[in-house]
Amino acid sequence: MQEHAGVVVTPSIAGLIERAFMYLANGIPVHLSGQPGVGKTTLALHLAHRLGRSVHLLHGDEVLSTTELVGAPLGFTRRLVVDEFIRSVHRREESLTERWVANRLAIACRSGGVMVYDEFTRSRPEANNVLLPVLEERILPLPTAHGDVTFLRVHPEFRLILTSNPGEQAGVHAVQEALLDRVVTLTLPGYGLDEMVSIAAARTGITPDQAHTLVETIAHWAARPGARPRGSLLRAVLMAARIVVAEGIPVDPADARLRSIAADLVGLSGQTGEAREGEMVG
Ligand SMILES: Nc1ncnc2c1ncn2[C@@H]1O[C@H](COP(=O)(O)OP(=O)(O)OP(=O)(O)O)[C@@H](O)[C@H]1O
Repeated sequence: MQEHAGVVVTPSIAGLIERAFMYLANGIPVHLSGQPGVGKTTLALHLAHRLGRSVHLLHGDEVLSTTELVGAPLGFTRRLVVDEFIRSVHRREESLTERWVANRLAIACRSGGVMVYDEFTRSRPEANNVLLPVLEERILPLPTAHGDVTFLRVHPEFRLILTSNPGEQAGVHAVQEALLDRVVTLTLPGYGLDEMVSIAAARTGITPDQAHTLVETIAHWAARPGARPRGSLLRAVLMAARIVVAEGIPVDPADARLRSIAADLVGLSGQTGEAREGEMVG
């Protein structure tokens, strides 16, 4: 498995990353979809940096508006020129220029940057509608103070990477079909146990053997009745790895502290000590 600046390219994602890069390099927007913790944001940023342009990261949010995506008129700047160079002649010129505060989408569209719009389905669909003309006609509508609209021509190097969690998650809006139609959706499969071992060893400094034991311990606790269902165990594994390194906790499935940490990380901290007694990784 290859590692690029902290990102481990595991077998289950290697092909998907190359295809995503190919689409983006050819101007086709990519949408990375998948359960929480499967690496969507990490891979979106990895792809964005690989494109070698400026990266603009935005997080979807229920209260995000088109204005926060695009920008808004800020008012007018008045410029007055009084020319009294010749005593007998007075020339006075006044001009008004509309000032505009550009937000991330407008900046990325203008400069040809890569916009990573993380968890874009957390924003209301009407806020995201502005993406349609950007992707289809390559123009960004900009409202003016008078209520009319001007347009910004989208830079040919502008690229868009979206990420989203599945629709059944709380706080997630349905994706507009029109938007889905204009992007390539790639679903991240989630890491297998061996892949989590490689990522944990590369990211936290524990040995592959320790990472293996840790992954098995967390997976064991996650399979117990009452454990909170999660998309991926990777975050729990990475947190456990950081704690055992920092606190010098032995990576031994029989170690009481390790077992308590594993139980906490899968939502079983409510279990009594007696209930946990005698439980070993089997
Ligand atoms: N391929 C990888 N290499 C290294 N670290 C990774 C990799 N994939 C995921 N991670 C790490 O796993 C954790 C979860 O990844 P990430 O935040 O990208 O997931 P996500 O799918 O965006 O999750 P969510 O939907 O909850 O936002 C992060 O700490 C991230 O750094």
